[in-house]
Amino acid sequence: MIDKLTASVGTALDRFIQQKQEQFPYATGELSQLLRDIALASKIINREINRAGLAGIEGGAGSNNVQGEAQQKLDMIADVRFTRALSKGGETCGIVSEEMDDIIDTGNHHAKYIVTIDPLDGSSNIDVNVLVGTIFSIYRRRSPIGRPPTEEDMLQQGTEQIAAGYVLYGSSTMLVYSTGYGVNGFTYEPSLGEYFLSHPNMQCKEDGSIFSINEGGYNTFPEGLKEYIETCKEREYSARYIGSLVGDFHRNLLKGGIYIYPSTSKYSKGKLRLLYECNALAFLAEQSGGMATNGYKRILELKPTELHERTPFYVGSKNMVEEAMRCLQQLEKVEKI
Ligand SMILES: O=P(O)(O)OC[C@H]1O[C@](O)(COP(=O)(O)O)[C@@H](O)[C@@H]1O
Ligand SMILES: [Mg+2]
Ligand SMILES: [Mg+2]
Repeated sequence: MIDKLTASVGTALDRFIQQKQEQFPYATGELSQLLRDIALASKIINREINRAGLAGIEGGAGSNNVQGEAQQKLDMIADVRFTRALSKGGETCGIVSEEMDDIIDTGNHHAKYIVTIDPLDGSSNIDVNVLVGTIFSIYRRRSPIGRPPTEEDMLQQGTEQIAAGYVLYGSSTMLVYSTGYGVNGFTYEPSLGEYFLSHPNMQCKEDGSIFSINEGGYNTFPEGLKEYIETCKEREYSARYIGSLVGDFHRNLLKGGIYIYPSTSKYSKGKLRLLYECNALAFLAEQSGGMATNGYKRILELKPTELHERTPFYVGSKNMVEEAMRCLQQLEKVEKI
């Protein structure tokens, strides 16, 4: 795999991006610059998160997003920082953000790329000092160069992603991303202000013994999923749920496990958003040897119809996702007979 050839632990992110670009003689450097823009914005967010308690930027912003969810002050700050970095960087023509109802037109109508982003994931965890994240996907625009971005640009299926990743603001801050040649993780060294390669060529184990699901909605889960969860318990698997998707995904990627956010009576289509949560993580899961589905179909092949649409999400170690799907689908068949 290309990333494996040149990557060595300790390589600075900038250098790594440059090395990757040099492996593609016709690359223009625009995607590389876009990745740098995201990394830069993440450093600013990292600083804001670290001082949130002192700077008075914890707590609610007093507004709701298009999905009716209460926005935190840091949701808004992260949204502004990323939008500004991507607009000023010049490589992005349009953005879909969790925090904005409509497509954001950056004014860079000659730019090739569009970005979908959850600027701050797990934001209900900010006030209790538990890790949060940023999730992003990058696509090539579909509409002609020189025009404002359209829904056609934004509603692409996940298979069209040319890069995706997340930033995890945890006990250390990490940037994990893929351009379709494996997954690499970088740890932020705050005193140097730089990310360094710490997790080259990340691989999701085929099997695992961790299941991550908010069981509060158990009574309204699909019957087949209840059976899968009971199986996990019979096997004495570890139940781990942070409530920050990025964190739960990252742990299972490193250790082997499954994350599930199913349909419930509260969220009939699941809670997580296809465009700026599930597609990026599904891309990373597959790039690392894992799997991501909505319980029936591959996430990356779902055709989005709305900017903020939701989907049930089953992601992680391949054997676990397959078993959960079998349980889900078998019981459904029995119910229908
Ligand atoms: O509290 P619940 O229902 O378990 O939901 C937790 C999920 O919701 C999210 O917080 C949604 O993300 P946002 O904070 O970006 O809205 C995920 O990170 C997390 O996995
Ligand atoms: Mg989120
Ligand atoms: Mg969010």
